[in-house]
Amino acid sequence: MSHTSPAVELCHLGKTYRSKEKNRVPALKDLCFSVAPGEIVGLLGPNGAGKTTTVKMLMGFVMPDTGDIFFHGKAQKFAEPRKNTGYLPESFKPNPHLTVEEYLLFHCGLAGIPAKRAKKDTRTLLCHVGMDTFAHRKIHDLSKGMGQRVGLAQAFVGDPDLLILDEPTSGLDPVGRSEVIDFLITQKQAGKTIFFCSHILSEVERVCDRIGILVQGELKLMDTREALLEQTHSQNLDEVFKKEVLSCAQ
Ligand SMILES: Nc1ncnc2c1ncn2[C@@H]1O[C@H](COP(=O)(O)OP(=O)(O)OP(=O)(O)O)[C@@H](O)[C@H]1O
Repeated sequence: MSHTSPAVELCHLGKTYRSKEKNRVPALKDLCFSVAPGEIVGLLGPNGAGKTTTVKMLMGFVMPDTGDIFFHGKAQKFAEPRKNTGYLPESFKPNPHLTVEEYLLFHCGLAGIPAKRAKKDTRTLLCHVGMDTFAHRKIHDLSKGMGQRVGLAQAFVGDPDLLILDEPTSGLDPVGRSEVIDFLITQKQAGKTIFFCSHILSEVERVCDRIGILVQGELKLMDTREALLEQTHSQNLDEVFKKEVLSCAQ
């Protein structure tokens, strides 16, 4: 019998930060879920729910207190480079003095892409994120939304199989958000595995195979949209989300 390991698996992850005043700040409690190869999974949660902490642990930037992370069945050590993985951080701040093209070429260089192919890949990626006409604009002259598009292009440099994106549509106007979601759909069709966090229910709903709801560091639900509606006797995702957040507030 053939068995395919999940692309990503989080097993019993827990994290409590220490504030500057040495207070304990619980961020994640016994977080377990997996993402299958070729699947898009979205994590929804209110502010402070632990979404970015989850992403940073996946990338090896924050060490969990408990639990393990596996990529394709292989345990990932903390701070070990994540191979074949594209990442968009929550606060994306590229070098402001480079042009858009220079910035992406720099990332192509880091990914070991030869110069000629790097030029071509950069142009293609900029077209995908609607930034091809801004290739020669300095990063510090971009709007927030334009910068976010460059961040997204950067995450796809080297054509990674796995994408970990922290709020990929943050700062984008509605048309821009829709374009980014369309782009993620084409990437899924090309076989990519995508895990992302968001506050925007409609986009998670549109693109994700499964949706997780994280509240106060606990994964309350994770399933297909239809199964979430059925389990919670809800009409739409907004209702599911509100019920889960409110039940934790009581
Ligand atoms: N470096 C840190 N030191 C102390 N506490 C932290 C640190 N990073 C995050 N936290 C706390 O951990 C909890 C989870 O934060 P996290 O940034 O993961 O949430 P989030 O769901 O991404 O929030 P948002 O939607 O506002 O970006 C919060 O209570 C936050 O204040």
